[in-house]
Amino acid sequence: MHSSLHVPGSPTIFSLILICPGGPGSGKGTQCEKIVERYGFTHLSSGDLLRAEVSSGSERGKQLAAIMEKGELVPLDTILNMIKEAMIAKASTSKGFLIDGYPREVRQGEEFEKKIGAPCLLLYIDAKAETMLMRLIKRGETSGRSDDTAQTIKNRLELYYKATEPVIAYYQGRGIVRKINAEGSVDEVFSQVANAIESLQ
Ligand SMILES: Nc1ncnc2c1ncn2[C@@H]1O[C@H](COP(=O)(O)OP(=O)(O)O)[C@@H](O)[C@H]1O
Ligand SMILES: [Mg+2]
Repeated sequence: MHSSLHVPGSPTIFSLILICPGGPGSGKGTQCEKIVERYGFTHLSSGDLLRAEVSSGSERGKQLAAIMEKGELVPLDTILNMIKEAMIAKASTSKGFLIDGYPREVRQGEEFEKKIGAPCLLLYIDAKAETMLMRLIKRGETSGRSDDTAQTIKNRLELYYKATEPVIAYYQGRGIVRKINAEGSVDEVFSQVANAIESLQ
């Protein structure tokens, strides 16, 4: 199934938007890297886009950093516009987009569909809370990320259960959610991901 969409007012066609929801530390980013390697999709991570803005030293970056350090959500329009601009910039050469870390709440999903288009697949990377906590603490030892601290991890996990899990239910009804058990090894998880993507063909 190949959903190509024209976004009103944008000069290009977006095709095959896959969305990769999952909690902080579920392994979304790791799986996205393997998906890009095998299928060549354009990976857009909301967190990476935001961290790039923060490291640019811009005024907006400073405001975003303060929000991210608390593990709270940055303003919807900010992150949505960043994703849309990144998609437009890559649309002419992209085989399809793999959006990682967005939507993080239902209204983000609604706005994405109004302004960009409807996803064709949601890879729900599902890990237990204790697994995510363990992975985040481990990552925090080397990531140097200001939001991998104990308190912020707690905030992010709480926010995930409150705001992001309802996103899965929002799309469930359309039959496009594939739940991936993310408890196993990276390769065990990826084989489920590959099956889900290849079920699109
Ligand atoms: N879709 C989004 N909406 C609002 N804030 C976001 C979004 N995506 C990322 N952020 C902000 O950036 C931080 C890091 O995001 P990310 O790198 O995706 O974390 P992880 O990969 O650990 O889930 C989030 O804790 C949040 O503060
Ligand atoms: Mg990530």
